[in-house]
Amino acid sequence: MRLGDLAAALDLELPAGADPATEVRGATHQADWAGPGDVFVAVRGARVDGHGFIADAVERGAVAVLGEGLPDGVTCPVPYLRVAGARAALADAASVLAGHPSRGLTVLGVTGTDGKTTTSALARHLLRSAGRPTGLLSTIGYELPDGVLRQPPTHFTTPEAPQVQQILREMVDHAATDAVVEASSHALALDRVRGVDFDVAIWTNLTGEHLDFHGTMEQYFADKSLLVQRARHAVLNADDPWTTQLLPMAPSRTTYSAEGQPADWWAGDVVEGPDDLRFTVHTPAGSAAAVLPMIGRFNVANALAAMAGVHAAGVPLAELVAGLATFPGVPGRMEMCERRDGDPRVIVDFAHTPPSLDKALATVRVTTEGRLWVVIGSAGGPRDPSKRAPLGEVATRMADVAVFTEEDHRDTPLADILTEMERGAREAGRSNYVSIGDRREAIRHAVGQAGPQDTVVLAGKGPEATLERDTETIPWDEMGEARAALAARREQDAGPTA
Ligand SMILES: CC(=O)N[C@H]1[C@@H](OP(=O)(O)OP(=O)(O)OC[C@H]2O[C@@H](n3ccc(=O)[nH]c3=O)[C@H](O)[C@@H]2O)O[C@H](CO)[C@@H](O)[C@@H]1O[C@H](C)C(=O)N[C@@H](C)C(=O)N[C@H](CCC(=O)O)C(=O)O
Ligand SMILES: Nc1ncnc2c1ncn2[C@@H]1O[C@H](COP(=O)(O)OP(=O)(O)OP(=O)(O)O)[C@@H](O)[C@H]1O
Repeated sequence: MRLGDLAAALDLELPAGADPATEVRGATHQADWAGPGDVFVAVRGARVDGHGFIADAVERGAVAVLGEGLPDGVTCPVPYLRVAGARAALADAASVLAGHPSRGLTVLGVTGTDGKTTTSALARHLLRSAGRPTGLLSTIGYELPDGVLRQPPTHFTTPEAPQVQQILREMVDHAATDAVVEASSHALALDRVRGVDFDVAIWTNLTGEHLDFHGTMEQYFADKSLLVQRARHAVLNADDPWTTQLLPMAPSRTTYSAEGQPADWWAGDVVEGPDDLRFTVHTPAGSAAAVLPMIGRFNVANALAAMAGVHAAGVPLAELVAGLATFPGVPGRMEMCERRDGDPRVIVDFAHTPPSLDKALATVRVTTEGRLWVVIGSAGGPRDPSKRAPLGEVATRMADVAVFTEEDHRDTPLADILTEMERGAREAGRSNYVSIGDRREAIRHAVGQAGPQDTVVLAGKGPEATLERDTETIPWDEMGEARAALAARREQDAGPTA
């Protein structure tokens, strides 16, 4: 595309002397990703001002810069186009340069504090089961209609706008008709999904998280509610108190409830089995018996959300119910480790907020005959410190024994995090915990001590492939650790053989 055409599409004036015929290839916010023909968008971030990297971007081939105004003393050797908001301009330019791929797709966006990844994976599976070539952009990576999981260059739930647009472009180029996009609150606040034409917004729930970034619950809600405001149709959770405020914002809506609230889509006769969930789904289009091969009662809500969203995209109820029964699950979300006779049940789960841990342990308790154990830590570094004590409280209230351990403590002293978690437990009057800093040892301790009727939940890491310990990042495989701990337990039980 020519620079003059890009400027016109963004409603910007080219500065004097700029050549409108300059070929533009792409847009980037990150100077060291710039290549020949790119437009560099200089974002004033929370840490640094992108204007400081103009020289770097130009040296790599950037042909123009967009920004909110050149700071004193900074020069720009290529045309500088002034914009009102740099992140908005980044998203708009990225969408224009990618040819507005979302307009060629039915796009379902999923937001909420918990359940986004599971609901996104469910929606993608239901669409594909109905024969619709579907792409996915989610915390676990992205998929084209071939279903192969790919990783964008940086690990985000929702990457920055240029990556979002390029991934949607790739989906269109691979004949996708539908896309499911997980939209984090950071993405909505920082305009990463501006320029995505959402057909359906799915709302899971809202509880306190990321307040270090959003400041207040009200701001967190306001940021997340942007998805509902922007989509043509919203699927809202009648069990979530915030939905009352969302209803008037949605141009058109479907509500759902897994907890008996009045709603368009609701679940009755819920039975939690040791390996699946069974319920009757009631909808304005009729009722049907549903089986979801997952545990965790909250997955009934995720299933309803996904079904109602995919139904809004045109898939009939019978196909949804058929698709649900073949859902393969999501790695690291209520994922059960294979077990042999005499082994405790070991579950790897990603719950890392106090409310999601509360719900995860409550639901696992229903199918646990013996004691319930949980191994849990809390992240350090830039992550929200206010959840550490509540996590300690929830873990010791909901489990019979809690093992506090490391979870990506980064440059925060691990002892400080563990002390906070212990404080949360102690202040609630409980002492059913032990702290074991090394995560592998903590897992071996819980799995080794648990009886065959017990369940051990390894919470917080889910499918993450690394563990950030001080300045070190070590490879990590929580399910592999679970298997190894069970193997060590069997060996111990077998005793010396010679
Ligand atoms: C809190 C947050 O989301 N911050 C994002 C924000 O950072 P920032 O405002 O501090 O940016 P900055 O570092 O000051 O940089 C300003 C500009 O200079 C550019 N720059 C900077 C340095 C350099 O060498 N060259 C360069 O060009 C940057 O690309 C940026 O455009 O803008 C940056 C890029 O524009 C993002 O990389 C950064 O994500 C950080 C790394 C991050 O960790 N984000 C996480 C919390 C996040 O987004 N998480 C959500 C999921 C959350 C959840 O639900 O769990 C997600 O969607 O993944
Ligand atoms: N609807 C729900 N309500 C509460 N907790 C849930 C719900 N769905 C899943 N969870 C819990 O939250 C954990 C994370 O689930 P999931 O990855 O689907 O959510 P997410 O919103 O994508 O989280 P993240 O953004 O941190 O990846 C699960 O392992 C489970 O314990």
